[in-house]
Amino acid sequence: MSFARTLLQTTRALRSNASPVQQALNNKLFYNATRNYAVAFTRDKPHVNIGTIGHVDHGKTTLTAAITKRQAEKGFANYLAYDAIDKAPEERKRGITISTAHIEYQTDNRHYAHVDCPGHADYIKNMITGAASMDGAIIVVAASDGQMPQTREHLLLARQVGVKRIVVFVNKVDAVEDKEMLELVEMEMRELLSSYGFEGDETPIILGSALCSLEGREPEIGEKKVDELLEAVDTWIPTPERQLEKPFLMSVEDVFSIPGRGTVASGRVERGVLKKDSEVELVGKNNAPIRTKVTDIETFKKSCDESRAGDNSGLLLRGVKREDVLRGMIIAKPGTSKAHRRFLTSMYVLTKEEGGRHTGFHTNYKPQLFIRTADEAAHLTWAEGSAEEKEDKMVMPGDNVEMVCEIHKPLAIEQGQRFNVREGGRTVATGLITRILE
Ligand SMILES: Nc1nc2c(ncn2[C@@H]2O[C@H](COP(=O)(O)OP(=O)(O)OP(=O)(O)O)[C@@H](O)[C@H]2O)c(=O)[nH]1
Ligand SMILES: [Mg+2]
Repeated sequence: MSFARTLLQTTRALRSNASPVQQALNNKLFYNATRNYAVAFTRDKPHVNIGTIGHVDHGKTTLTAAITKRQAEKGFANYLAYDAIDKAPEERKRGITISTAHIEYQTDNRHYAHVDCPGHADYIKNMITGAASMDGAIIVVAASDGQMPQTREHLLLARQVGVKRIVVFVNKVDAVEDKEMLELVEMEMRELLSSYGFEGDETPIILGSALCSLEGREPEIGEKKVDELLEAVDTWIPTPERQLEKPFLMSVEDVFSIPGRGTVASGRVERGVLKKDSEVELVGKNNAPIRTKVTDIETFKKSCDESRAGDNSGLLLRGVKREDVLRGMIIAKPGTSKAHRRFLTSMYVLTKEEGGRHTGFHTNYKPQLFIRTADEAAHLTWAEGSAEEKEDKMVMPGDNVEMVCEIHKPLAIEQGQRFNVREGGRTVATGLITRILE
């Protein structure tokens, strides 16, 4: 069995507690996938990472399924039914998306990896790492509801993780009689985008119905709108410039072992190019980096000789035990990255309306810090000798503050990097590392 296939199946088995029947179905799906869509990963088109974001139940998964269906008709994707995207049994029972699904399709111009992000507030933790690998996003907003709290929270998070441009899909227009209502939703979305620093006036907004497209009904609001959406995505979201010249760095998102072969770490390559059989270091979570060699590379379900910035790759690590590799570590060219525990940060504290805290907090605040794929216990204090320290200032929602952050275990972090601060299941602040202290 090929490395690629084993990797895929192992991931599946690990991710879901699927019944044997479901697993067989999954395997069949994969089999069909490889047979029909022989466009396995090639570098003949620019690659872009996107995803669907937005409030719970607004139709992100339905739209994702509709896109794959439409592109499959053009030979550019495998059709993934709604159920195949929302596939873990746990999710089915609850009817909400838990883990983010990675989906692949093409247009005439580009190759896309698409993450269907969960919408429910409890699962934003997953979205943070999902959104971290997005170059652009499709925000789905149901015409029947208009913008909702998670529409706003996801927009803010998208901005924070570096998404520069967004396309809006106003969904469920089939369920809305009143045309003025549609205009209102569009207008409000433009305002909201602008208020979060996106180009609200120029952003393409497509009004349609994902369900109609998926069910092959009312093409005027169905598949035609999905085509328009993809055109907008193709033109509005720029092809990112990959940092190919810089030393290799990938943040570990997932770890698993392949019996008889070893440990695989997967994630999105942030920068650089890695050739098979290169030496790398695992940095973070530990005091000393772990040196190893990458003996096989898989990108988009296909074994290949190199992995480069922007790719979602699985790296087979020689002689490393599975339990030694942790999510949140980074894999980098030896000697190019160091783990740190203390830094100075500039932070924005979210307001109640943005889903943040209702009350302020004092120095010695202990939330959870999310950076790249890592989450780590953090300790926030005023800088020693600062005016805020002297007056024991209280930080209020809506404040911009400069604080010292100490994390429980060291992580490979750099000046200029962004992170999120969360507490009790909600994002309470976003920040920027301004100086490494230790
Ligand atoms: N009328 C109508 N219903 C739709 C449309 N698109 C989706 N729906 C329905 O809306 C419900 C939610 O759709 P999903 O695609 O699961 O929404 P989601 O945003 O992925 O939801 P979460 O992942 O739980 O956040 C389902 O019952 C869909 O059938 C549409 O265009 N029109
Ligand atoms: Mg969903």
